[in-house]
Amino acid sequence: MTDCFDLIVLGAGSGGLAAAKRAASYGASVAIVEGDRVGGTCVIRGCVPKKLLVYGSAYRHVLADAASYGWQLDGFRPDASVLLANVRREVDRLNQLHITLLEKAGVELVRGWGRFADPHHIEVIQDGETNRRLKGERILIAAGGRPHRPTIPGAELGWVSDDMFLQESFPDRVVVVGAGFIACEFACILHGLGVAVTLLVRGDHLLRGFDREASHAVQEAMEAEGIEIRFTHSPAAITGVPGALELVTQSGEVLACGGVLLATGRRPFLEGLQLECAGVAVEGHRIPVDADQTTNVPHIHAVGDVTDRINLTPVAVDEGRAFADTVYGNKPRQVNHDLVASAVFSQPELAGVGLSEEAAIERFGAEGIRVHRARFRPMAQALPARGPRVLLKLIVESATDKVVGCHMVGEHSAEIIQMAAIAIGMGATKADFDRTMALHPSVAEEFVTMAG
Ligand SMILES: Cc1cc2nc3c(=O)[nH]c(=O)nc-3n(C[C@H](O)[C@H](O)[C@H](O)COP(=O)(O)OP(=O)(O)OC[C@H]3O[C@@H](n4cnc5c(N)ncnc54)[C@H](O)[C@@H]3O)c2cc1C
Ligand SMILES: NC(=O)c1ccc[n+]([C@@H]2O[C@H](COP(=O)([O-])OP(=O)(O)OC[C@H]3O[C@@H](n4cnc5c(N)ncnc54)[C@H](O)[C@@H]3O)[C@@H](O)[C@H]2O)c1
Repeated sequence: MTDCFDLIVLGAGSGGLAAAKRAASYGASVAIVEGDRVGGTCVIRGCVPKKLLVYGSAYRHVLADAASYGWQLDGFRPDASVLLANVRREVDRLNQLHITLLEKAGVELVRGWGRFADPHHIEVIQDGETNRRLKGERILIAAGGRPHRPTIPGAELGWVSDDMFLQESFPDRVVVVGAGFIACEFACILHGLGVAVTLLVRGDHLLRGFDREASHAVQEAMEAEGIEIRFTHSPAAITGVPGALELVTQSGEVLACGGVLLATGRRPFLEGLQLECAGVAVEGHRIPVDADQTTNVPHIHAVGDVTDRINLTPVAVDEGRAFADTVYGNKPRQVNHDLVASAVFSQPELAGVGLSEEAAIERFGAEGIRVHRARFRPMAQALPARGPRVLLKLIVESATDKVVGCHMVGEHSAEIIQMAAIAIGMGATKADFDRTMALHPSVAEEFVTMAG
């Protein structure tokens, strides 16, 4: 049986769902092929369940501070098993919601793993058998990425981020390997839930690519909370049995723990796509596309993590919609990959938009920029007299007075930087910030009252 569609989308994650629904809204006949659960990384094993775990673990700080605000609590302890079960229930709800939204949009959901038979045909494999053969005038690859394990003996004994959401509970001690988004977020989640955490970092700082002062502020706060961070340490092997592991470092140290999280990056998921049958070019591990999300084959497109540009959900969504607007909506547009705000949901949060101080110096020279900063203990922490100090930072290009970078470490950074991103996208100058009346008392008011 062959079914013909205007568009076949491979992958029902952030980018694929957005493209499929938008294309269908313009009248295109669309099939979306998904081998796993509808929702993809973000909804099933990424942003959403991660943020819910962050909310859950952050109660530790609120509860610890409560006494200074006059609350008498008769002790408290986390029960990760309840949190994990509740998070899974919410993920199930969202998974179903996305299936319903596809139905409402008139997109046909085809269950199974898609692979190219030739440039216009997709075979859908379920339980090892081809259960459908689809023909697409166009095909959009939105297959996302997968966690990448380092090639060390016993790596299969470690968890990757996907596994964290499947646990019934967490052990008393966990070693987290890596220094990126996932390592920092999970180190804080686990610590908040009462787990003793050692973070193993092969370099000499956390969160490469972010403003160094900001990532250092996160490091300081994590260490002050009791997370042990070991820089310039790499894993050499994992031994033992699940629940009783030993991580051996390259310098020969042995760290005994109940679990190892390998947060060592992600790679585009190209396995089984048979791209060669369609002549789709691959560059390293990714599918390169032009500004219109088109691969080297004119009717085959790709969006999201599979293209390994900026691997964030809103970027994948916008790429998917821009593709559909351009091809089916007669509204050609390209995605602006500049000035993409991002946040690390560590505790405290780090968020930023635009250039880090280091990147600004590289672009404009040290003499070409001004850096304005504020570092203080927020009012919310005055009575508890503990907790991390916030950092607010503006990077200004001296010649134009334009704010080219805005960074924050502290509670609600992501919410605050989201709004700052609008101003900076509009080309706001430091004088524009200064002209804005402060909203008092707030933390973010410091962004408009910084001297100079
Ligand atoms: C732990 C974690 C936390 C994250 N937190 C954030 C965050 O806070 N904010 C943020 O912006 N981003 C976050 N991200 C990144 C974000 O989840 C991804 O950038 C985003 O999901 C990418 O969307 P996508 O459509 O490219 O791919 P995905 O969402 O990965 O979807 C791809 C889909 O394709 C399916 N698929 C693959 N191959 C085939 C095939 N051959 N046939 C059929 N189906 C196939 C997969 O099963 C999957 O469902 C996080 C990621 C992780 C892992
Ligand atoms: N809040 C968010 O928006 C968010 C959250 C999670 C993930 N994400 C997305 O997912 C992507 C993947 O996240 P990630 O944290 O896995 O990747 P990452 O690229 O941010 O970090 C990978 C880390 O692993 C380290 N590493 C790699 N190989 C190693 C090895 N062999 N030994 C020791 N350390 C090693 C790297 O030095 C780096 O610190 C992110 O880049 C981001 O795009 C976003």
